This record gives sequence, C-alpha cells and structure tokens, in this order.
Amino acid sequence: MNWTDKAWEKANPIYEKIIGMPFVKELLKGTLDPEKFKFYIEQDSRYLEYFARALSIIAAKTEDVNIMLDFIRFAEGAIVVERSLHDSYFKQYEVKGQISMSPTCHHYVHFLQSTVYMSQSSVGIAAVLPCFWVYKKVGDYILSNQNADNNQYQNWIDTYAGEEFGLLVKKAISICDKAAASSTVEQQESMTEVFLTACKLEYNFWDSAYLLERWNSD
Ligand SMILES: Cc1ncc(CO)c(N)n1
Ligand SMILES: Cc1ncsc1CCO
Repeated sequence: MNWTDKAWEKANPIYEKIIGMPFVKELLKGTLDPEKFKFYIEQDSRYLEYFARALSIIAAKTEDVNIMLDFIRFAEGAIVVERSLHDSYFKQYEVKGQISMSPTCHHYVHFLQSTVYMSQSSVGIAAVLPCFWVYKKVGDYILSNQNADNNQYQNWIDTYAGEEFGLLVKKAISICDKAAASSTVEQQESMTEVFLTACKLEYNFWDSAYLLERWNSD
C-alpha cells in the first residue's frame, strides 16, 4: 500500500465530516449565505498567497530539480487562482482594502510556513497535500451531487472539480508517494502527522467561514 493510500484511510473520517458540513452542503445547493462565502473568499485570498509561499519554499528545499519545477508551477498556479478570485468575486462583493487574517487562517498559514521551513521537504510536501487532495475530493463530490442550475458558486466548484486541477492533484500525490518510499518509518510518521493536521485545518477553515470567525478581542 502506498503512503498516500494509508494516509487517506486515516484522513477519511475527517473528509466525511467535511462533506457533511453546513458550509459544503449549502455551497452544493447554492443556498450558502453570500456573506459567508464572501468571508471565505477574502480569507482564502490571504491563504493562497501564503500557500504559494509554502510551495515556493518546498521548491527551494527539494534536491530533485524535477520536483522543484513541479512546485514552482504549483506556486504559480496558486497565485493565478488567487488573482482570478480577486478579479471575479472581489468585484462582485466589492471587497476593498487589506483583509486581516481570521484566527483559523492565521493558524493554517503559519502551520504550513513553519512546517516547510523546519522540516525536510518530504514532510513539507505531505503538509501541503491536503490543500490539493481535499479540495479535489470536495469539488468532485459537489459536482456529482448537485442538481441546482444556476448555482451562484459554480465558478468556484468548477475550479476544483475540473480536469486541469485533477492532473495537478495526481502529480502531487505521486510526488508524495515517491518521497515516502525513500523515507524512514519515523519520517513517514511525521508525514502522516502533518497530513492529518492539515486535513483538520481544512475542516476548521470552512467552519470558521460559516461562523464568520473573529478574534475574541475584536
Ligand atoms: C484553505 C484552502 N485550502 C486549499 C485550497 C486549494 O488549494 C484553498 N483554495 N484554500
Ligand atoms: C492546490 C491549489 N489550489 C489552488 S491552486 C493550487 C495549485 C495549483 O498550482
């Protein structure tokens, strides 16, 4: 069994909870409160910038030039997706000025940042894998279960359920399996730990948008 098969088996209960979340269910039906989606998109824009930074750090740290190139391209892709969110949803929702990070967004981006800086590249790769894989699974789940025409969130759904994104996800999974295959058991355990933490943070990220999370002192 590949490392990613085992890791997904452990992550599956978290994924099952994610597809049962009100945020995801209402996104699927198109009934999600636009205020909640706006909150999500604003936070996601901050997230994607730091995600791209994390991917770039992995690119810089890996010894394999082919993997370096893959991660440079992933980082570019994340910035392109961020820009397209800006161009469409930010205009639609009239978002202006700098957005400050919610506690959960802050937690997630700094978890990624410290993991990629402090750990060897295989562990960094495992930490960013849920950002690819969970979104692909959720995007596909929504696409195959939705029946509403004219979903106001279709643009978002198509980004992650699309074939283009699917190819990137396959590539990230295969890089992770190769990295795990040349790692010790202890290193593989570290990979699994950060992978599961990132899956939990994906849950929290949607949850925090649904709750319009604030800092307690605000
Ligand atoms: C929080 C979060 N995780 C993953 C993705 C997809 O990479 C995203 N856009 N936002
Ligand atoms: C995982 C992910 N999410 C948005 S872009 C991206 C990587 C594509 O390069």
